[in-house]
Amino acid sequence: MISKVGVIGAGSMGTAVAQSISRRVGEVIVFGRRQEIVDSINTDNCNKRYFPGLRLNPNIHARLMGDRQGLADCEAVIIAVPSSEVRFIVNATHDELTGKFLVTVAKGLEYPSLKTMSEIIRDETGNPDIACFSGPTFADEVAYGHIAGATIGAGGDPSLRATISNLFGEFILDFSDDIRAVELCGVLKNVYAIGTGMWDSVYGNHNEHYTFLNMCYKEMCIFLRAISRDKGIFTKFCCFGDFNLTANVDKSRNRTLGLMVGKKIVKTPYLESGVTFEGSRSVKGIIELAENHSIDMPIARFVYDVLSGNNNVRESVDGVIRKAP
Ligand SMILES: NC(=O)c1ccc[n+]([C@@H]2O[C@H](COP(=O)([O-])OP(=O)(O)OC[C@H]3O[C@@H](n4cnc5c(N)ncnc54)[C@H](O)[C@@H]3O)[C@@H](O)[C@H]2O)c1
Ligand SMILES: O=P(O)(O)OC[C@H](O)CO
Repeated sequence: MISKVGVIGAGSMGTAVAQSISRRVGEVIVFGRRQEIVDSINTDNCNKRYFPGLRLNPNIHARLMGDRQGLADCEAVIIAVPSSEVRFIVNATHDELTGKFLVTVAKGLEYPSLKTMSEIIRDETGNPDIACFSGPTFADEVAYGHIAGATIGAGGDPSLRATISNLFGEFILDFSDDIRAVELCGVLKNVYAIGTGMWDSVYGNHNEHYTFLNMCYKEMCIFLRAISRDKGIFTKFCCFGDFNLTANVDKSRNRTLGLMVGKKIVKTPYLESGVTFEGSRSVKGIIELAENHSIDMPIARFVYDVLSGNNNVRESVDGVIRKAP
């Protein structure tokens, strides 16, 4: 039984995961980079920046990222920062992370390496015990204890799977030993959430929405069929569940980005907005990854072209439905 768990990232998902697992372990230490967040968690049992109305469990404490001893004392560490930060952080905390159970909840693809988060973590730490957690899990709903399903991607080691399952025992879990495929589901669903937002910014009827949604899911499944060893991945939480949650619900940052770009409310500098739009960072990599497998992804290319400012949604949206698989 793990008694002390570290969570790197004091943002929405880091705080939500900390709240969930704190009911199952002795202590959770959240590592953040803002003193005011660390203070608010330690003084008021509350992350005032992300969940001002949520009372955090008393066994959740916070430390600044530089507290190496604090991290070294943790038996398992969950990495809950934006994918663009994962390599930097894991490289900087290499000594403290080596030899521990590590779980990534980040949904992104490194460019130009095309590596997933678990692959980056393995690069930097050499740890064999790495798992990913991915599914229809809006952080605010997780934080408030609502039911959520998720897929644990982990290699075949039964003790790793048992340890991670216990940590995330508040969730309804399914499992895959193809960790890369699980992670790529999280990358793909963000891209199609942006695309569905773009589509819905032009077409507002139900038939139009679900016609496009089906085309997105078909393109996603063609890709997964080519790369996934897990032939059951299509019905797992990381795939069907998270694809639908993110593409259909306006709470999704990725879907909202697509809507805003489609309605010309934002232009490219949105990346500097500080909001974690994971799909916009990974779309180019997923297209290249597909090309490496001789797979064409017209909808992903549509998303990339519009985000790159090459054309606008109204001009290209009809064309994409004729090219979609
Ligand atoms: N928010 C959700 O609903 C949700 C659900 C599942 C998975 N995720 C994934 O979790 C990851 C984190 O996203 P989020 O939603 O929590 O983002 P967020 O923007 O809410 O929080 C990110 C946090 O990481 C911190 N951070 C960034 N760089 C850092 C660094 N170098 N050192 C320490 N802290 C750093 C930021 O200060 C911020 O507090 C993403 O890959 C996202 O896709 C998010
Ligand atoms: O807000 P989004 O679009 O990053 O989605 C958050 C989670 O990935 C949903 O599972």
